[in-house]
Amino acid sequence: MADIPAHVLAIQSQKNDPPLQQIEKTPKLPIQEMKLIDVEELMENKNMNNQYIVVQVYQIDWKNSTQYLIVRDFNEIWLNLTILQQNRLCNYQINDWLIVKNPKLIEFGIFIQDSQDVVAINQFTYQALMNSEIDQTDPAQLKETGNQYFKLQQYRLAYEAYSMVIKYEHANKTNLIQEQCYNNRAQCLFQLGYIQEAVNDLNQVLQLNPQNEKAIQRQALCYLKLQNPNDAKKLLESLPNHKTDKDIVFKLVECELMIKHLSGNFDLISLLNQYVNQDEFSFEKFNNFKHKSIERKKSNLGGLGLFVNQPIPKGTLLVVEHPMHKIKQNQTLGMHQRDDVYEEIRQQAFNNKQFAEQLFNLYDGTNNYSLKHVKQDFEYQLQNYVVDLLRIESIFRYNAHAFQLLKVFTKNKQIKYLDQSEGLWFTLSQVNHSLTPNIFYYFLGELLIVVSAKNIEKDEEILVQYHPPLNQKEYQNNLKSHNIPLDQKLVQQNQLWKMDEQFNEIKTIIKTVKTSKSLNDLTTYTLSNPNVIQQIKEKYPIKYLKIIQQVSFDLFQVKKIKEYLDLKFQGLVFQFDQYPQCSTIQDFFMFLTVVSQGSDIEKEMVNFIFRVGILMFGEAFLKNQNSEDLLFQLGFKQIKK
Ligand SMILES: C[S@@+](CC[C@H](N)C(=O)[O-])C[C@H]1O[C@@H](n2cnc3c(N)ncnc32)[C@H](O)[C@@H]1O
Repeated sequence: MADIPAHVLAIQSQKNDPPLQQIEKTPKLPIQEMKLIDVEELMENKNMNNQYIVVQVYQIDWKNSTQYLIVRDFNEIWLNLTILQQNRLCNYQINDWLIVKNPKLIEFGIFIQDSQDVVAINQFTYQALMNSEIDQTDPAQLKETGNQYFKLQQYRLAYEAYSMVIKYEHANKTNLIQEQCYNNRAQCLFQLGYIQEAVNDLNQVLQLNPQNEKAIQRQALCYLKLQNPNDAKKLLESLPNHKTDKDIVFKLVECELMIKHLSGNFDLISLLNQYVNQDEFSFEKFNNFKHKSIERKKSNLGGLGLFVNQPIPKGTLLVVEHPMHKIKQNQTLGMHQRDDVYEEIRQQAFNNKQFAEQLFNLYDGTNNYSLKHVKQDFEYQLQNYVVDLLRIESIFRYNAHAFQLLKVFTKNKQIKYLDQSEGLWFTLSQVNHSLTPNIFYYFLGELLIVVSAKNIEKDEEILVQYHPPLNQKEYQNNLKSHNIPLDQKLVQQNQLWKMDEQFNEIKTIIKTVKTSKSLNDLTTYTLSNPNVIQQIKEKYPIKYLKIIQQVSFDLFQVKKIKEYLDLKFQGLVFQFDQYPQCSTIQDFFMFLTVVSQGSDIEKEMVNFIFRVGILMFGEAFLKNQNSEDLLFQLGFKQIKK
């Protein structure tokens, strides 16, 4: 507190709203209009309209569901600042400086009705605002100030400084450093997340100097951020060194990948992005979704199954579904201790008719029922309170899916792990098994996503793979436990079991990946090519280097994994080269999704593969190698006709 003056600062009203006010909390405070008022003056001045005071948050408290900020002013005078926002958390933190507009003095402090009247600033900003030594009529000095702020990552203040230069030069009709200041200001805007505004500033630069390469590159980055890879690509290709400069090459690759991704009709990436960028992702946000073509009918396999009544292209999102029931965290997963689970389901059935209806629609181990009977049966059971636990147990046994429960990514990259769990997903439970399925599914937390893995014909049955056939015995036992006959075509693996031996190494990798909590645990495999490591070192932050060195996905291994998975899953998800709907990144996502299915390292893997992919593709560009070949080797889709 030592260098804070013993005043309360009041700032008179501003004539114009600051341009960035809606998005950034920091208001534009015209330094020249600041007026220092001491406490006495403030206390006497009852009419505080259109004035501001500046205070610091000392403590945050709750009283009668109203949040109070205990603040102090510069004289260490305590004030209760009442924010009349019932049951609402405000964003301020201890030690934040607040600028309070229109404060109303009351006995115990300041009373604020509208939280819009409070703006938080940090101490640095405050001090900078207090610093009036800058000569505002010296553009060079202002620009230098901007540069200093930029270095300190105080983009907001840097923005202000560059703006002053621009304003000054406009007023004086000079153009000495305007081009640079627009360019630098664009960078501030970019950092502050005002991408379109940055594009506008860069347009100013390019009007002044169409050859400004820095501006061209920056604008391309903006377009990439705005998910406009075509314009980004055009700009980058206009640069004279776009075939030799590594940075530009990599950016061009990113454009290409994004163009491919955006042309796909299933947007898995943004779905994933949605959930990694949230503060705390809530799966609740998604509504259940079921493709309109899906209907339930009698299946040739026995019992009922799901069918589509129109042709469905590969990559179509078919189902997004919350579990109708899931095992609670404290409930054990052991086969013999599930009575409480079944009892809970029974209670839920008595209490919730819709749930009961769904439940009794599920296969219960007896294949000889009709939906009509089921309906009568469940109504009878509910009415007479005779829903027997054995039946529920059976329903659960034949229909439950295991999933790795709820990983929550927070903004600061923390991952909260919870346990593995099981649950019932209504739609998926109606799908029969095949070794050559036409859909695949995965979980985002407990949210089930089902996507078509092939083009599905009209009236074709939807089939899913219940168990990955990694081991013949296990696979067959699993089918047996599901009452699935082993002699039908749909479940036979033929001679492919022989491939097992050959791919032992890959199996170990997959297993390691699956059981590791983080990529840092994966120390067994290292990248063999020192040149690649060097390239990565130059190009990417330590984080990636660590990952890359510790996991085994060099070219060779990716290729082998792809080969292996193609065979083992009979091309279900991994025939990258036959995936017309999906762009290369999506193919990789699918690859990752299964290899690390539901595991906590999914996101890291995504980053990792994406980066390595770009890097290697870029390398090929530089060496004038056939990049399409390389992509194919990497497991990306082969683009050749
Ligand atoms: C989750 S249910 C699937 C829907 C079920 N067919 C129904 O009528 O509601 C699982 C049961 O379906 C039957 N099933 C699934 N796939 C099968 C297949 N390929 N051949 C024969 N029966 C199958 C088995 O009885 C299995 O236990």
